[in-house]
Formats: sequence, C-alpha cells, structure tokens
Amino acid sequence: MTAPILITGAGQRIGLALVEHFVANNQPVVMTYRTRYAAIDALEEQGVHCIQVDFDGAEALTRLEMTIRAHYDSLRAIIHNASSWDCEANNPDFNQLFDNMMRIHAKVPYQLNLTLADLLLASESVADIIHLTDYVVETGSPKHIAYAASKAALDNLTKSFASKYAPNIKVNAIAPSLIIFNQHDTPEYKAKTLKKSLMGIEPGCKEIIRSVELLLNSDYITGRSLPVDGGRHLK
Ligand SMILES: NC(=O)C1=CN([C@@H]2O[C@H](COP(=O)(O)OP(=O)(O)OC[C@H]3O[C@@H](n4cnc5c(N)ncnc54)[C@H](OP(=O)(O)O)[C@@H]3O)[C@@H](O)[C@H]2O)C=CC1
Ligand SMILES: Nc1nc2c(c(=O)[nH]1)N=C([C@H](O)[C@@H](O)CO)CN2
Repeated sequence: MTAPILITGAGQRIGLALVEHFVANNQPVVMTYRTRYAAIDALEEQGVHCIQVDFDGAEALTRLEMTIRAHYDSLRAIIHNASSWDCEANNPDFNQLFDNMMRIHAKVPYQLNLTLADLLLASESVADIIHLTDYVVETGSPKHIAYAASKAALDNLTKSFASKYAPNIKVNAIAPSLIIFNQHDTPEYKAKTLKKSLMGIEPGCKEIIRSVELLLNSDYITGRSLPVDGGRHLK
C-alpha cells in the first residue's frame, strides 16, 4: 500500500482542501482535526483516517505518535498545516498567547519531525515535510506579534531539518499571504486586504494545492520557502 500523507489541522479550509485533493487522486491520507465538522463524517465514509487531536492537550503528541505507529509503518509526507491566527488584541494574557503560538506553530512540527522521522525514512521514495508558514515571516506583524514570531521559528526549523534529513527527506515551507478569507471578515477588511498584493485576488485553496504538489514532485528543492503571496512584497 502507498504510504499515507499526514496532514494536521485538516478539518476545514486549506487542510480539508488538501485532504480532498489527495483522496481524489488516490493518495492515502491520515489527517488530524480538532473540531468535528460535518466534513469529517464525509471523509470517514471515503475511508480517510481522521484522528481527533487538540495539540494544546497534555500527551497529545505522544497519543498521536502512538496512533500513527499502530496503523502505519511508513509515511510519504507530513504537512504541518494546523494553526491558530491569534492576536494580542484578543489575548491580554500575552504569556499564554506566546506559549500557544509557539506550541502549535513550532513545538508540534519540531516534535513530530523528530519522532516520526523513521516512518518517513521507511517511505519507498524520497519523503517530504512541508511547513505552512506565512508571508509575515519576512516582515513581522504588529497586530500578530507572537503569531509571526512562531511562524518565523517554523521557517527556521525548515532549514535545520532540511540539513538533518537530506537526501532522504526533503523539508520545505510554503509562505502564503491571503489565500482564503474567514467567514467573519467584513467587506471593508476584504477590500483593504486585497489591495495589499499586486494580484489583488483571493486565490483560494487551489494555490496551496498546486504549491504542495510542486514540492512533492520535486527531486531537488529542499530547505526552501515557497512564497505564495500575489507579489505582496512589491506593493
Ligand atoms: N487562510 C489564509 O489566507 C492563510 C493561511 N496561512 C496558513 O496556512 C495554513 C492553513 O490556513 P487555514 O486553512 O486558514 O487555517 P485555519 O485557521 O483554518 O486553521 C487550520 C486548523 O488548525 C486547527 N488548530 C488550531 N489550533 C489547534 C490546536 N491547538 N490543536 C489542533 N488543531 C488546531 C484548527 O482547528 P479548529 O477548526 O478546531 O479551530 C483549524 O481547523 C495555516 O498554517 C495558516 O497559518 C497563512 C497565510 C494565509
Ligand atoms: N491559521 C491561520 N493563519 C492565517 C489566516 C487564517 O485564516 N488562519 N489568515 C491569514 C490572512 O489571510 C492574512 O494572510 C491576510 O490578511 C494569515 N494567517
């Protein structure tokens, strides 16, 4: 059986779109979700292995590793997608916010990359680790300070793990700016955000799917961050 791709935080939005893409292309997937959306039922009916994980919970990583090992002896890739776009304005407890951001964006990928490496190395072909970071790794973000710092940590992990695991595992990041809005985004916020890039569009999940496929199908790209940002750096 083809080794599965592990995708974290895939109950909705980009992660869910990635799962659906791989299912449609007969690539086995094992995914984690925190909130059980209706989409999870549909995925399970299609045979997708969906594992409920809240990475803020004690022992969450150990339990996930044990579940993965109980079902699989190899992994084709790990896509670290789980994320919380939280901000200082909504969290007066800056200490807790910082810990939460670093946990989900840096500590979880760090630990899973170390504890599941042997399953990636057991893959028939060269394996992949893909980190979903953010355009703000380059610039910082005054309204999402801890978030941006934690994504910058994840960007740095990309370089360290690429050196550690080459040539058997490629390790890359994808650094998006706007991909898809959130339901609560106002027309004013949307208009302001669209103006931040040269392309001025909300590209949708397909842009990340294409980027993931490019990295999975490359024999040579590793230790790099793929900017998917509509030319925002030139505005
Ligand atoms: N959407 C965009 O325009 C952009 C996205 N990105 C990055 O791309 C990736 C995907 O983005 P998007 O789909 O919008 O992500 P979401 O904001 O939808 O988050 C993805 C998932 O992460 C899960 N998650 C958050 N915290 C935890 C936790 N502690 N334990 C377990 N799961 C958790 C959420 O679960 P739950 O549903 O239960 O809350 C959610 O379903 C992210 O890494 C994001 O930072 C970067 C720039 C722009
Ligand atoms: N986990 C998330 N991270 C980010 C999101 C999101 O919805 N969830 N959204 C953004 C914005 O689209 C930003 O790129 C443009 O305002 C950033 N990160």
